[in-house]
Formats: sequence, structure tokens, C-alpha cells
Amino acid sequence: MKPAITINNIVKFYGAKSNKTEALSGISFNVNEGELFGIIGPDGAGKTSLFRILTTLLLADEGEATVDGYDVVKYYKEIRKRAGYMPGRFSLYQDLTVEENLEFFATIFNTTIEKNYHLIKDIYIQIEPFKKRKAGKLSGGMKQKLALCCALIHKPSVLFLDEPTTGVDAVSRKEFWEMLKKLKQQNITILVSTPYMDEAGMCDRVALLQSGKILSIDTPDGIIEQFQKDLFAVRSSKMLPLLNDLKICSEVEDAYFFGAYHHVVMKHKNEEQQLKNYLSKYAGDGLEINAIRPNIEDCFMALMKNTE
Ligand SMILES: Nc1ncnc2c1ncn2[C@@H]1O[C@H](COP(=O)(O)OP(=O)(O)OP(=O)(O)O)[C@@H](O)[C@H]1O
Repeated sequence: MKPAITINNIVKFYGAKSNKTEALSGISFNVNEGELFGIIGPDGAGKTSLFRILTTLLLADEGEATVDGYDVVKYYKEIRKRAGYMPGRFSLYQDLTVEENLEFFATIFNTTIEKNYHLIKDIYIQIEPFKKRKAGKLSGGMKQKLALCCALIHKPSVLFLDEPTTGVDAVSRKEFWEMLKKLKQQNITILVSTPYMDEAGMCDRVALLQSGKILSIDTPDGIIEQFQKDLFAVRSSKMLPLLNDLKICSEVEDAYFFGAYHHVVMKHKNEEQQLKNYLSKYAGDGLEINAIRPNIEDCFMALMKNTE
């Protein structure tokens, strides 16, 4: 399969020599044509820096990258025609209406809303009733839909979406991913970043990014399969002392809060009985110990622990 994006050993620093931040430490990976590829990482992982380099808004200090076959430095003008970019913040003109924002983005790309309406139709009809409303007065979910329409209006072949679902409610987040799946069917390559691990499952492949380094790249199932340890969800009515006890248990590799439970990673296989014995003092406090399958967040936690 032909890569739509190639990233080869990209390094990015900020600040003067004495106070340097290494935002990206030699990142390399490819995104295939028509792929929905997710970059999952917490705040400060380097997601925005990478997006700005790929969309030709920032120069890397080392390495090369191409988008749609074009080098991001030499052929930046070509890339600007071919890439759609939805930055995390400030992509809309708050004082322009919905309609005016869309018209503005169509005009700067020398096209019209009519010409590419088919691309945005499914998304735009959801905000059309509010087309006379100023963007600044829209809800988070509506802003997100409008920003996506604006990024699509010039018919890009590659779409860069930087944290499009941050600060958006759970229903709108789900709807947004459904929209991305539909766009993928139109053979648009999508690189999307998110701090929400639960969104990883919606991507064809994901890269887990932490402190400018890639911890793993694989399909969501592939990442989960790499997790080879026994994992338990544990709870009782005394969650804090329970966590403290788990953290000092010699058989436990890691223990952390996870919703209503603690997730407990064991050092060795088949030690459920040892865990039960160790936690027996919580038997009268509604102790529950369930063996579970890891999710992406567990994998991320384990990978981060390995790089500490
Ligand atoms: N202009 C800048 N000057 C100095 N440091 C910067 C600058 N931009 C980013 N950084 C630092 O580089 C690192 C990566 O930031 P980046 O914004 O790329 O990450 P991110 O994953 O997008 O996180 P966030 O969602 O918080 O923006 C962080 O440590 C950040 O503080």
C-alpha cells in the first residue's frame, strides 16, 4: 500500500540551548493511503508539534516528512492544497456566522461550497439550521462539526485533525468518530490525535506517544495483544487503603485507579490465589477480584512504566 504520510526521524526542540525542550525525539512512521490513523498521547506528548510540521506550519530540527508524496519543506505549497487541517483550538472565526466561516475557507482555497458540497453534506446538514449563528455562539459539538466542514471544503486528500474531540461531550465524540469512518470510505487519509484512550479502538492503527517518543504502533488489537501480563479489576468499600496495600505487594507490578475499580498488573502469571490471600483482610469490605482483558489505557500505562 502507498503511504500518504511518511515521517522519518523527526526531531523538534523549543527554546534556547540552556533551556531546551525536546518536543519530538526522532519520530518515524508511515500512514497508508485511506487509513484512519490515531496518535494517542497525553498533554505535552508532542502531538501538536508533529501536526504543525506535517501541515508545513513549523520546521523540524532534524528528519524528513512527506505528505501525499511531497516533502513538507520543499513542496509546502503543494501540501497546503492537499491537506485539510483542523487545529485543536482557534480554527474558526468566532465573529463570522456558520455560513460565512465555510465560505471564507472555500474562498481562500479558490473553490466554492457548491463544488465540494457532497463531501461535507452529511455533516453540514446537522448544523445548517444554525447557519446564521455566529461560530462563537455554537455549542462545542457544533463548533467541531463546522471546523471539520471548513477543513474539508477544499477536498483534501489528507486530513489532519488535532484533538478534535477534546472538550466535547460523549455523544458528540461518538458521532464525530462515525463521521470520520464515513470520510474514510471516500478514501481520505486521516491522521487524528486524541488524549482519550477509549478512542483508539475507532482507528485502523494507532501510535502511542509520550514525551516526544513513540511507545508503540499497531492496530488497537495488536497493541492489546502485546500486553502479556495477568490483569485484575479489584475493588472494595475501602478503595484508598486497598490501593496502598496493592502498591506495596511484592507480587504486584502496578496498581492504579480505573473508574470504580483498581487495575492490578501482576508480575507473574497464575497468581490470582496469592492476590486473594494477600487481600483477604478486605473480605468483609465487599472485596471483588475479577480477571480482565486489558484495554488500550492499560497497555499505555504498562509501556510508560517500562520507559520510566
Ligand atoms: N512554542 C513553544 N515553546 C516552548 N515549548 C513548547 C512550544 N510548543 C510546545 N512546547 C512544548 O513542547 C512539548 C510538546 O508540546 P505539544 O503542544 O506538541 O504537545 P501536545 O501533545 O499537542 O500537547 P497539548 O495538547 O498540551 O498541546 C511540551 O512540553 C510543550 O510544553
